[in-house]
Amino acid sequence: MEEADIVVIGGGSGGAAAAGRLSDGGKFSVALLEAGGRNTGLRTRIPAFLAFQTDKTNWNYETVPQAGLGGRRGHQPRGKGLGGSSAINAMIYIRGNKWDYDNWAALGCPGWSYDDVLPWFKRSEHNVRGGDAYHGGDGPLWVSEQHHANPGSRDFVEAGASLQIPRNDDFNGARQEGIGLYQVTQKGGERWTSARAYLGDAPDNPALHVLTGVTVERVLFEDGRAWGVAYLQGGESKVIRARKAVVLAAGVFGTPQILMLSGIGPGAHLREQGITVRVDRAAVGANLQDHIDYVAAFETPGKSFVGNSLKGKLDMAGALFQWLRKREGMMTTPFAEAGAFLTTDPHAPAPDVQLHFVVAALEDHGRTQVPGHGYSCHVCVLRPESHGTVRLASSDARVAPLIDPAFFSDPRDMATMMRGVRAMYRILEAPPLSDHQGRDRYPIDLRDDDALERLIRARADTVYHPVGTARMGSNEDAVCDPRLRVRGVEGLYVADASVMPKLVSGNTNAPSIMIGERCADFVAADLA
Ligand SMILES: Cc1cc2nc3c(=O)[nH]c(=O)nc-3n(C[C@H](O)[C@H](O)[C@H](O)COP(=O)(O)OP(=O)(O)OC[C@H]3O[C@@H](n4cnc5c(N)ncnc54)[C@H](O)[C@@H]3O)c2cc1C
Repeated sequence: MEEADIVVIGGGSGGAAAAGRLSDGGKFSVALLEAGGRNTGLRTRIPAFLAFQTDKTNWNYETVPQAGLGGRRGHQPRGKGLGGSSAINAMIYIRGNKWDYDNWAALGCPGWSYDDVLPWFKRSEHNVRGGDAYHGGDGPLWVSEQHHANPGSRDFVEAGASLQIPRNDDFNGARQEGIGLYQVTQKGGERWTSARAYLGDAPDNPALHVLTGVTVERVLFEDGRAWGVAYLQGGESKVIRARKAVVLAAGVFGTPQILMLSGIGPGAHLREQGITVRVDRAAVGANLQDHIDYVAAFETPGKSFVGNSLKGKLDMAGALFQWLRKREGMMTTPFAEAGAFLTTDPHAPAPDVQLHFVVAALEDHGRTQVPGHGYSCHVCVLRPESHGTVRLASSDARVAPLIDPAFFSDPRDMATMMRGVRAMYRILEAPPLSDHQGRDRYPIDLRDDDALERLIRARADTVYHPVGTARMGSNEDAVCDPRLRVRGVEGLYVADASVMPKLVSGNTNAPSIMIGERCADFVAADLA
């Protein structure tokens, strides 16, 4: 039987950070078990190839039918392979709002206020602008300026500025509110995944053993202590022994799935699946929160945005050649180049909607091609009140879980979304963006509440930030304690987005990496 001091399950944003830190210095031997591949090829490294991911790199989940979306199923992409979702995401570097972390602390997570987490964000970050009070300058996670923002993205920023929305060139600094270009997790024009940051391009070292292509089935316990992990490799069942600890980082869907398969979860549901209950914990798979999002899309007569005309295709081919030679040009685009944080409810403690301005006309998560050229803008509800669940569809780890974000089950989210769509359109209709004469693919009379609500229910979906299914907290009902130890057993930790008690007001990669960093420190301290 293979053995390691610490077994980390899942090599994504949180898992790679935890595994990298724990194997640093060789104090512990670490085995990292990842279902997907190594993700070292061009599909991962070329930023614009985020549009061309396949089942090899993406779990491509879907939700159960959503009553709030007129019975439609939502799309839930999740990264597979080293780097996890940081290997397929839009690379936008955002941490959320200071208020989010202070709120976590107030909700019973001591040690997670903004002042507590800031040092970990800084420790992880290598911002090309250098370090300062808010930023790290020499961490492993590279954060860069965009090499090649489309002029239309700057027009979006100017349109917002013309409406007195403050320009913001650092959404992670003193103030989140405002409009500007995003910084991206790239190094020298290449996508910088958490795996590249924390494990390097050749991850194996004497202290770290990386197994890819293995599906973890469950954590194994003896006398209430995690002692190993059962996994499938090429159809064969295997076991690896964890001498000191197991760190679970299989993401917001994988982590609750593995907990439930290990007997930790809602008792009645586990029994229905024929699973022996080890810890009856209702919170496992509950508290699923996600950023519900509406996308407005425009077709332009001009060809300055990304598009699939002959000119667009030739530009792409030229850009690919340029990237291969110099790591520069249009292939470095994250597509969602600019954005904004806006407060639509004057009583909100922090901006309540986020915009992502995209330099192409987007339809159905980019899965449907729009002819010609154009641009789009997302608006999402930053602190949704709707909470959903992840449940087992089967006791077989290879079967996708049932994902129910329960979008719009709380009416406050629709009210915020409607305000957000109206605020977004004010920017989209202002010059110089309006000078592009975009034709709205879904024109709407914004004064008509019913029509707007119908349109939102017909078209809204995730903007890819599900969290919360193994929430931490001080009270006994929480899945993890604030040091990320799974309650009710010994030697098992969680290090991914599932521990967030509340979804942060922004993108979730940097926060997941911060959680991975912190988990590594908690484990190391407990084992000292
Ligand atoms: C399309 C898309 C765009 C996004 N854009 C952005 C963005 O621009 N900026 C941003 O900040 N955030 C973005 N996000 C969100 C962000 O990337 C995620 O929130 C973050 O990466 C989650 O980290 P994690 O550690 O929780 O999980 P993940 O990074 O998803 O890692 C989980 C890992 O566990 C593995 N795994 C799961 N089950 C098993 C199993 N049974 N056995 C073995 N391994 C398993 C998975 O393969 C995966 O590698 C985006 C996400 C997506 C999908």
